[in-house]
Amino acid sequence: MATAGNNLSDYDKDQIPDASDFRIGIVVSEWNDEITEGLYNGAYNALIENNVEPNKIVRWNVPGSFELIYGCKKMQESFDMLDAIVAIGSVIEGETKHFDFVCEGVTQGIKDLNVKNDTPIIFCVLTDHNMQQARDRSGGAHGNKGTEAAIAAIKMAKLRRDAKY
Ligand SMILES: Nc1c(NC[C@H](O)[C@H](O)[C@H](O)CO)[nH]c(=O)[nH]c1=O
Ligand SMILES: CC(=O)[C@@H](O)COP(=O)(O)O
Repeated sequence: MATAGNNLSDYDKDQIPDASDFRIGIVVSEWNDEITEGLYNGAYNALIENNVEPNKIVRWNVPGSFELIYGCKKMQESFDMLDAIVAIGSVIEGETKHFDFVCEGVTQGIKDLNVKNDTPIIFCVLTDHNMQQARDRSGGAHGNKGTEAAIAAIKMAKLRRDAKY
């Protein structure tokens, strides 16, 4: 089901676990920062709206989406008390095949970290053909993927805690 026709920001608050005790990391790519800051704001606001305490949200920045892999890996290693991590990036197609390699690389890298390590990483990386598509998905016409990612982080944090017992 495509994003178009749906709103990425929509969720049923009654279906979201209590997140008041969760600690969430967010790694933000600086490339296309107009977009990534919009995604971050969506994610941060959704976490606060669901009772995550501001002092339990840790933000790191990395240069580009490809560096999300290393940044998330180091965050997993550095903070064993984090319940989940959100990886935020915006990759916008240019003239060359670089778009394909960055998108595939960050996708596989984040997947590998989810397999190898215990802290879940939520994939909040927009991969768009143009800036308008990115704007539409970072607080524009189609909502905010950052909001969607924060809700996914809360749900995966709950799953992880429940799985430990
Ligand atoms: N073109 C985009 C990039 N490219 C940079 C790479 O992510 C990486 O930082 C560089 O190859 C050095 O390792 N990154 C984005 O996040 N978005 C783009 O549109
Ligand atoms: C995703 C990219 O690296 C891309 O935006 C770079 O643009 P170009 O392919 O024109 O060099």
